[in-house]
Amino acid sequence: MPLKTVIGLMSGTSMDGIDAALLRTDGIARVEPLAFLTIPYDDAFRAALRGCLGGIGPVEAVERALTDAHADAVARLLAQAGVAASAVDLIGFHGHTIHHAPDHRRTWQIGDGARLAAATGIAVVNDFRSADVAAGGQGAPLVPLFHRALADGLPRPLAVLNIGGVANVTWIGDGGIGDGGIGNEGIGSHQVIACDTGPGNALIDDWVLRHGGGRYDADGALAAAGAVNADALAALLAHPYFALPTPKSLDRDAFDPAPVAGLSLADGAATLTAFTAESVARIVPHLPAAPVRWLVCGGGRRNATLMAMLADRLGVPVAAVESVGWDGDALEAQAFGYLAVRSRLGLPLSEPATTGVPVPMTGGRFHPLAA
Ligand SMILES: Nc1ncnc2c1ncn2[C@@H]1O[C@H](COP(=O)(O)OP(=O)(O)OP(=O)(O)O)[C@@H](O)[C@H]1O
Ligand SMILES: CC(=O)N[C@H]1[C@@H]2OC[C@@H](O2)[C@@H](O)[C@@H]1O[C@H](C)C(=O)O
Repeated sequence: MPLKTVIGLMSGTSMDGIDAALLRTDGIARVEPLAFLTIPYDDAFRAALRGCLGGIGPVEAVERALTDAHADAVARLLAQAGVAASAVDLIGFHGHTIHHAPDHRRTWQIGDGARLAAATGIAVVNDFRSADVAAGGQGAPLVPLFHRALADGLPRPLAVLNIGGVANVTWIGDGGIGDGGIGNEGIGSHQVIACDTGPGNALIDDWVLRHGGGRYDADGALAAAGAVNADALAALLAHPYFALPTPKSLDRDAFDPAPVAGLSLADGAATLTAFTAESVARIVPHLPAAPVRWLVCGGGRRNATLMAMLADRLGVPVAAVESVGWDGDALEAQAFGYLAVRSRLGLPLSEPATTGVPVPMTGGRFHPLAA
């Protein structure tokens, strides 16, 4: 399969900004990262985006602004890399999730694919999650097949943990794929299981922001200075989500942080950080075998307190994905470039064990360049 030059664009649930990655890939086994940047949102746009969450009320103006900000990210990425738009085959445009209710067959990522194609002069694939949800899947997480492509040759069972606003895990085992190997074209026969584990950074971010501690708990310093409140942690962990089998997925604001309401800034940060770590540990009994190693990507890998809690709870090596040469900030954006190529090839973006979709499912909506 020939390599394509693609751009992947992700606006994650942390609402921190746009991640943009340039890479070459065949959409199967080969992935060659070329460039990456993040464009942070300003506070006004972040507030506007937050106002869209839930999907009630008008979103058109925010969607236009979001799309134009992505076009700007593409221009800056190409300038940084010294690559012309005409040399890029395709953009994978995730957009921003404003509502995710797969059990009601509803997931909504804002972002206007046709507008982005017109603005950049590059064909676009967007709307990656709808087909999966329409077929009865969770529509998330979608990064697992990309993790599998990267993880060839690493010890298994391996867990790749993304700690963004929400946290999600990809478990990669040794066995063949139960669905007959579709979606596993030439990249080894590794079984993949995936799901969202629970909260990532979003509750911690919201807590710290609301109490004047900044936009996030930098390096986990606040949590390190606080004490975990056992009663509040137990109340948080009483949520029925943790008893559900995989696959399963979450909306950003699925958890109510009320149990920490009376705590100090540091104790609340410590308790919410323990909540994220403990909810990751609670996925292990749902897996066929405990991972021998955890590789962590997403902004949460920079939270030293969270990483220490994870190592303590999981009892096996836990390290940032940089330990195996991947870029933990770029991975999700790269994944949507990779998935855009898969979409054009008609290959699956998800499988029964990654999203619960009944059969391996392709997806994405193509926006060619206007003639
Ligand atoms: N130095 C740091 N210390 C602690 N936390 C950090 C640090 N840097 C980033 N973060 C956390 O990482 C978050 C951003 O993570 P990331 O960019 O992976 O999220 P996302 O892609 O928006 O989310 P998702 O994966 O849910 O879509 C920030 O909101 C913050 O909570
Ligand atoms: C509905 C939605 O946008 N989900 C995101 C979110 O952020 C992390 C986690 O929850 C994951 O399920 C997913 O993103 C990644 C990129 C995924 O689809 O793999």
